[in-house]
Amino acid sequence: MNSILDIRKLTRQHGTGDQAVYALRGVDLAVATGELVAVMGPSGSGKSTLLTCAGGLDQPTSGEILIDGNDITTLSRNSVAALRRRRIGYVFQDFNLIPALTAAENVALPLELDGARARTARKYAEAALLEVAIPELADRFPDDMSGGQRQRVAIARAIVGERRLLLADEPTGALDSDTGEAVLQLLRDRCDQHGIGGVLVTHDARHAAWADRVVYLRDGVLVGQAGPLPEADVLLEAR
Ligand SMILES: Nc1ncnc2c1ncn2[C@@H]1O[C@H](COP(=O)(O)OP(=O)(O)OP(=O)(O)O)[C@@H](O)[C@H]1O
Repeated sequence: MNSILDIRKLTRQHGTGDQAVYALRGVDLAVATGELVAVMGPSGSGKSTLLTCAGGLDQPTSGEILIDGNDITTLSRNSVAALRRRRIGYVFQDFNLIPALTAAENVALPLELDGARARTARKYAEAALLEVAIPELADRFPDDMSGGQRQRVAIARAIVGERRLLLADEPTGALDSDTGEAVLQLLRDRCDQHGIGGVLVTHDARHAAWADRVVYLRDGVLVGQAGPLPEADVLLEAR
């Protein structure tokens, strides 16, 4: 299997001794290119920790995290930051857009932080906004957009350039159900058509049904996994 993400025996402990809390305990998870994996589990089971570790935003206590074959737990902070800017896109429930920047400026930001020229970054940003079907909003500010439009901008920022891994933490949590489904369709299309690997954290089984595979976390342990949920067939017929 050609894995974009390969997590091995991942443990994340907070505190020590009597105070120790294990957010993750020995989790293994591989995500192939073109695959979308949903992560489900009760509140506090470690879903967000799994995503932040996979994206290099949090450091595990032990274990390996290979992104495109590079173990980020052994890389310097600068190297992890560079890999994150170039290869990993994050989508959050609350969009995390910068209000003072237009849609195109928000999307171009990771490329500019990575040293791209403003004009080149703008060109890529416009292409990404076209891919999420809102090219006409390039010069609009987040406060003048609907929630669904903001999430599309956030997805454009997550896919701009040459990103290979898309990490989405409850990306539909702030959206109504139709808008949420449209956002999931976008994530699905990215994986299908562009060979990106995706991890989707969700509480909602209907949303998990967009994934190729669902894994379940409980108390920091991966307790099971399933193929596409039965609802997927219903959704496919409805699409
Ligand atoms: N900085 C921290 N210090 C101590 N404990 C933490 C810290 N961050 C997370 N935890 C604990 O780790 C466990 C996993 O948290 P995490 O946020 O990953 O769960 P989650 O499944 O994403 O929850 P939710 O669905 O509520 O977002 C929880 O018990 C949480 O309290």
